[in-house]
Amino acid sequence: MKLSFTKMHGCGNHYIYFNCFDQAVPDPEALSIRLSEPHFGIGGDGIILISPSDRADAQMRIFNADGSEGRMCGNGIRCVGKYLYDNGMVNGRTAVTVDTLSGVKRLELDVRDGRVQSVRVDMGAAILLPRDIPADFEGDSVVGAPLVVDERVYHVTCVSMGNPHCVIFLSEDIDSLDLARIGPKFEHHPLFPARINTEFVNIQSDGSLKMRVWERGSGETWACGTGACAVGVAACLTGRAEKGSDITVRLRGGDLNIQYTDETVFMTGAATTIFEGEIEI
Ligand SMILES: N[C@H](CCC[C@H](N)C(=O)O)C(=O)O
Repeated sequence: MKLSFTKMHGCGNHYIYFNCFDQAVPDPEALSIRLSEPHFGIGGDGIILISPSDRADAQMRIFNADGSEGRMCGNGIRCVGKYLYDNGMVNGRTAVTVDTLSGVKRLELDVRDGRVQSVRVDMGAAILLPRDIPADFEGDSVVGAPLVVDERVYHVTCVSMGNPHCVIFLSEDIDSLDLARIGPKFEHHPLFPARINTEFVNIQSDGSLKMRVWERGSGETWACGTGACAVGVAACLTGRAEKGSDITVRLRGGDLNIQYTDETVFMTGAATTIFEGEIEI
């Protein structure tokens, strides 16, 4: 059977998108494993299904490169918003909603020359997680509990954006980290029974947050939207950034703007269509 797909990325976090308004995708877990592989497949961090919803303009389901389903995807949802508008599926509206396993998210689409260039997403409230990580409270800022990996103690601040994140602020240059070696040790750490996405952060001299990410189910990706939100929240919780301020998170594939307020977290960034195609499965 033939399936049509669209390859898109948000800050280099690239997925293979399937419009399921007019086609059915069987066994998405297996398909994600097969198509994410760059030598025998298309290459990507996973696949994303865009389907009808009875409570939003569309439903988004995201599958990581290992076939596991994610509960939310920040870079992915911006691309879903772009796909819906650019393909005439929201009647030219620039305020759209997308249903996810972490609830319905509201998007504001920035359109230029008839195409979405960037998207602002109300990502919903951040939750300090998980309860079974004892956080040591120093004054009014939370310093995450010590977590030992390879006999080294890391101080982590764990935040949920619907999916779980472990944020680590480091003084050493994160570009020198061997993520392929330490990433899986955080992902599969016994403290995180559902596994976890891990962000390694340097505070830059201009106050921006430079990050690398080892994603649950996909390994190192060039960006993680929910991860950038978690980093912005953790920076505020640990006194490294001002709540309510515009926080710039610099990822390998581009920058995201994060605003952490009392009610919610806003994420703003680009969304890009790379190419369209058909595949025989
Ligand atoms: N690996 C994540 C899902 C993808 C999130 C990321 N690509 C983003 O942009 O938020 C998880 O299993 O929780």
